[in-house]
Amino acid sequence: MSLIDKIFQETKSNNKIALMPFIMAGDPNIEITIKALNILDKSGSHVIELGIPYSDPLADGTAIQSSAQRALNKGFRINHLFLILENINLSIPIIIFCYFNLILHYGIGNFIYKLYQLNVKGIIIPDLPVEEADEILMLCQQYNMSLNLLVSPVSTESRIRLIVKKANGFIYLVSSTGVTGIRDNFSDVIKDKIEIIRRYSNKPIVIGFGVSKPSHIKQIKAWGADGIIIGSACMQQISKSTESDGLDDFKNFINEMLQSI
Ligand SMILES: O=P(O)(O)OC[C@@H](O)[C@@H](O)c1c[nH]c2ccccc12
Repeated sequence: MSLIDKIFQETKSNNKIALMPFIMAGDPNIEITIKALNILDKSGSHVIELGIPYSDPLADGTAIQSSAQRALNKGFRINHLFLILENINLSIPIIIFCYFNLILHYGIGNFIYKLYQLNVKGIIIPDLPVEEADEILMLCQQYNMSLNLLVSPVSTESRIRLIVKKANGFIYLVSSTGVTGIRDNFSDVIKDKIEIIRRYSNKPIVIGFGVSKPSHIKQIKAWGADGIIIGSACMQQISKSTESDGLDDFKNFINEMLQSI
């Protein structure tokens, strides 16, 4: 059983849902990213989703898009991600979030091997269609990493069956159609999608897109999900920080979310 599966098993047995914050590497700079990662590691969060800034993030809303652009404007490149990973020593696992083009440009095999060397436990590639996932899946399995595939609110039952059978990690169930970004509430269709996924797989189900407050976490937990990903709201808290403060707004936000899991 993988480290991340053990985490889901433990949170479930404690009647909790795993908190999986997303932060964008390099926004506003590498030092703040490392500080934020160490805060998350000590906070009681369960898994970190670390995003690589990309210039054409088709599935990102304004908060995540501008976060990526700030990092790129500072000259952030994929080697800076490796520098960050070389300079942290966390007790909780990191999943790398990356658009497919960046991986293709670096070289699929080289990229997965580099992440393995840096103790990364999995990847999420939002624009990787399940039909093109075989090569990456084989490499992830070779290096004991999870390839976590996405299911959308409009995925048909047959497509969900295909996706959940192929994924070797958790299933990322996107809460809403459209792009990332804070939502006021979520459609009950997500509850139906969870039930469909459960018909074909017992893999953990993680929900993201729009999560930003305790009531969201309570609702998603009641639906039976295993984890929640929070991205835009995290980056909003980090972007409020200054060089001097200890990312207090971010720390307090994470602690508030942890109270609800
Ligand atoms: O930002 P939100 O609404 O909290 O959603 C998480 C999201 O940021 C993160 O998982 C992510 C960032 N970019 C994406 C693109 C597609 C799917 C997911 C993502």
